[in-house]
Amino acid sequence: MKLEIVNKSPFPLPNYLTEGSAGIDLYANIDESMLLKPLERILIPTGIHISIPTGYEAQIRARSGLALKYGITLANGIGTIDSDYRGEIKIILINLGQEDFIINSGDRIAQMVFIKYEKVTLIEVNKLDETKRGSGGFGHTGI
Ligand SMILES: O=c1ccn([C@H]2C[C@H](O)[C@@H](COP(=O)(O)OP(=O)(O)OP(=O)(O)O)O2)c(=O)[nH]1
Ligand SMILES: [Mg+2]
Repeated sequence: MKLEIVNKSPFPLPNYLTEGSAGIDLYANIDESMLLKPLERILIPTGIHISIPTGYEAQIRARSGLALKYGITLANGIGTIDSDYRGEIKIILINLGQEDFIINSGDRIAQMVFIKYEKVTLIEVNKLDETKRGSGGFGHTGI
């Protein structure tokens, strides 16, 4: 799928780093290095704007290496980039580790995956169809 991108950062266009990579890594585009203390969160600009085709979204996801080594993840779990959003893509990082973490401009801080999704038309009813599970959930089949 082709996708238009405006890159206002000094870094190359983000790209898939291996043949089978699902995500493209996003670079922090900041004037000076930033310090993220334990449990602090911060909004990091990337300098990129994209135009996603209708019916698709982009998901911003954590990088597992940063999560495992430093506890750096996303405060919003998975970021949702709407197809009609033309603003700058920004990353909401949180430091769940025990050490200060320094973000330098050009660091690969998260990854972006493109996903096809369905839109639904909600039809309000008084009663839903019956299933074996019913209202059971949250571990009702055992852990
Ligand atoms: O990690 C993220 C999440 C969102 N966005 C941008 C793109 C997205 O299309 C827009 C709105 O995101 P979302 O719907 O998650 O936020 P909201 O709090 O519901 O804001 P809004 O009322 O603008 O929809 O913000 C980012 O740049 N990074
Ligand atoms: Mg929203």
